[in-house]
Formats: sequence, C-alpha cells, structure tokens
Amino acid sequence: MLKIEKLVKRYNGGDPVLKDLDLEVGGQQVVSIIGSSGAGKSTLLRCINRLVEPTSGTITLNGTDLTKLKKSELRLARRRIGMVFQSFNLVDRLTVMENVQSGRLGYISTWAALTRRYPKEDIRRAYELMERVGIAHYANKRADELSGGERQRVGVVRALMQQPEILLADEPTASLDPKTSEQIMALLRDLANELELPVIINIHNVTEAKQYTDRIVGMRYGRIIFDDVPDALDAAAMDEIYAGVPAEDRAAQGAAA
Ligand SMILES: Nc1ncnc2c1ncn2[C@@H]1O[C@H](COP(=O)(O)OP(=O)(O)OP(=O)(O)O)[C@@H](O)[C@H]1O
Repeated sequence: MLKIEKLVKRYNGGDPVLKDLDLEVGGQQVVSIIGSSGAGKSTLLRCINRLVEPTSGTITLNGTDLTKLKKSELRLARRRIGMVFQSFNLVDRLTVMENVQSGRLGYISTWAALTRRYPKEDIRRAYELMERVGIAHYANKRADELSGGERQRVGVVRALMQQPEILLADEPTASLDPKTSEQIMALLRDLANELELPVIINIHNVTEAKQYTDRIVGMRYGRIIFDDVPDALDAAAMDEIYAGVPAEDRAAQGAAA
C-alpha cells in the first residue's frame, strides 16, 4: 500500500507545484495520472522514488515513510519501487539480458554484475519475465537493435527484476506508435494483475487511460481534482481537468472527451 499525505513540493523555494496532495494506492490497482502540462504529474512520481526531494508531507510504502529516509538508506528503498521511463533508459551497447540484469544491481555483487556471472535464479527469473513479455529470443541482442516497443518491454522486465512493491511508469508510451502504445498499456495492466502489483502510470493519452487502467486521478495545478473509475470521467470532469487547454491540444493528447 502506498499512502501519500499532505505532500508539498516547491522547487527552489518557489510556489508549490504539489499542494497538500493525498493519494492512496494499493492491491493490484492500475492507476493513471492525467492532467495538462505542468499539472505536477511527473513531480508526483519523482517524489515517490525520491528523484526529487518532497518539501513536506509523508509518502509511506508498506509501512516505511520514504520521506524520512537518509541518503544512505535510499539505495535500498529504491529497489522497492520499479520505474519505467518514457525514454526507456537502457544502455544501448549492452544486451537485453545485461540490461535486464541491471535491475538486480544492489542485490548482487558488483563483481558478479561486471563479469556477467548472474545467479542462476536471476537468469531463470529473467527468462521467465522476458518470455512473458515476448522478448526472450532477443536475450543476446544489443538494446539499440530493438524497436521502441521491444525496448520498453526490456524496461518493464528490468523494473520487475527488482521485485518491486510498486511500479511507477512516467509516460511509458509517449515515444511509441499508437498500436505499440496500446500493447504496452495492456501489458502493464496484465502484469499488475498477474503479479498483484500496484502500478501508477503518468499518461497524456486519456483514451488509453480509460481503456487500460482501473482508476483515473486527474491533476490540476498540483492538486487532485478527480479520482474515480474511468466511466466517471465525463465531459464535465474533463473540462475541469483540462480547463484552458484548447480542444485541438486535448485531441492531440488523446484527451478529447
Ligand atoms: N526541476 C525543476 N525545477 C523547477 N521547476 C520545475 C522542475 N521540474 C518541474 N518544474 C515545474 O513544476 C511544475 C510541474 O511540472 P511537472 O513536470 O511535474 O508537470 P507534468 O504534469 O508532469 O507536466 P508534463 O505533462 O508537461 O510532463 C511545472 O510548472 C514545472 O515547470
């Protein structure tokens, strides 16, 4: 269970971009965060894994207040939070297997990682997950030889190799074509169910958010102004979340009501 209470974030002492934000996500729920550009979606995800420092408030993951962790404790805690990125963040010159095994850094010795002497159990788990997402036959291929969708599958497997307690995805489909994008969304939803893992997805495409997630959180100016099942996201709610965003811009984001 992830429980966020009264979260505030100010960058460099400026106006808050997250304002007393409360959010609870548990079980195998797939939650999408939507909202216009600058609403604070990325900042929220980055506060959860402490890529940015929250100004105040608490973020509790299964009993641990992540905001209270010292720098020295962060490395361990970050293993508990899987992260999937828009730009995949793979090491191009490494193979798929090597990229996937980098999710085990921190669990295995640096020596084992450098010499590619991965524990048998980690290799078995990697193949199981790669098989599941359809990239096992690329295990020895370099990451830069893969398509965008395949690269994102590697990113997902790497995150799952950490055995995270929650998966965060920051615009995971933004650089993919529409069909591949839908496949990745379906994959995230199915994996959440199979692994009983809560997933939070920051996404611009509202059509996909409605189709592939269980719950939609709508943000505006650092606050949550909508939090409900996809069917409840009607035209009035959309107008509130995207107030001031021209219709053509909404449509370009897949956000037309
Ligand atoms: N490192 C930073 N330093 C200062 N201000 C920042 C920083 N990162 C984000 N901001 C500001 O915080 C606000 C929220 O940004 P954030 O990236 O979280 O929004 P977002 O909803 O994810 O937007 P987008 O959909 O465009 O990615 C914006 O006004 C942005 O300019």
